[in-house]
Amino acid sequence: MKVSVPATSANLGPGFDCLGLAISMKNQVIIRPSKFHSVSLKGEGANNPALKDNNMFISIFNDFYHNLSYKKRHFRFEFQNEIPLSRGLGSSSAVIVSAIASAYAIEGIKLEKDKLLNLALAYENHPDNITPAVMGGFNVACVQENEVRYIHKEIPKTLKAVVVVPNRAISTQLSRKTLPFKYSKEDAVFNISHSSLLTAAFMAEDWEMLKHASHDQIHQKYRMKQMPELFDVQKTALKEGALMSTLSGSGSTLFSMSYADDSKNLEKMLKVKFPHFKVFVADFDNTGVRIEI
Ligand SMILES: Nc1ncnc2c1ncn2[C@@H]1O[C@H](COP(=O)(O)OP(=O)(O)OP(=O)(O)O)[C@@H](O)[C@H]1O
Ligand SMILES: N[C@@H](CCO)C(=O)O
Repeated sequence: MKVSVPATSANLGPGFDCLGLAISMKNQVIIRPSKFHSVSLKGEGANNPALKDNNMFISIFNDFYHNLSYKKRHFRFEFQNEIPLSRGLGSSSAVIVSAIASAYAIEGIKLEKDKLLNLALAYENHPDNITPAVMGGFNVACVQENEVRYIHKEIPKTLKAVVVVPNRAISTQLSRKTLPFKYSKEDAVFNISHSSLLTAAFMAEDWEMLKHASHDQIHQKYRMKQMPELFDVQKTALKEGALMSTLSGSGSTLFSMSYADDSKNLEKMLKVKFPHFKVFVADFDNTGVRIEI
């Protein structure tokens, strides 16, 4: 059985904890019944001993599998990871979603995506990565009585993601602790208005509006101060044709969006100016987690 799940970029500027989208960069796992438990890791995190010995995917998978099945079976897990860890591209969300989906699929139990999303919410209480990881596309989501309420919108192929991945990790958990405890009414209204406008721009496909809508007062400036070069990356991306350029999740990645026709030049300009960062163009993913039995 094979499960793949896309990377995700959350917040998109003002949409703190509620806006996110999926990018065609994925983690994939092949799970086969085996005489004994074994794990192989390729790609991102392959040399990280913690992922081998204390793998979060396997512990979540086992949590669900042992509740779904009385059979005591062993499996071989073959991970092929493209999503970098602690770079704000939703690696932990991808693990949570794919582990739960795998446990149901290996037992042949159908799991509706809405139910998968609400099961994942128990592991990550902000829905802006797990929702696009499950559904794909652009999503606006909130949590009401432990359920995710969301609206999903496909992103057309005429748009591309241009992603700048620094060589420094930022843990979401730690980064959330650096944010202010309280905000002014002015900041609150600023983000409500801009995230509303950004959501409407995605729904109306008014791509020129993204540049005006994607400003934030709640989290970006506090986080990007930890790595001031990110302000320069953001300024360069917007100058070189990006429709929007925002910190991806809690960082350190900077996510930009451009018309497909402009994406190669934007990638080139960013590579020239920031040769020490990984820069690439990616499609958007409109499907979310996929299971192939
Ligand atoms: N591909 C993976 N395989 C196994 N465990 C993972 C993987 N990615 C993340 N984890 C687990 O989740 C924890 C948090 O990972 P990470 O720091 O990437 O998440 P994050 O900061 O919440 O999100 P992001 O990756 O978007 O920055 C890691 O310490 C690790 O235990
Ligand atoms: N909304 C979350 C996204 C993390 O990827 C945060 O900014 O902490």
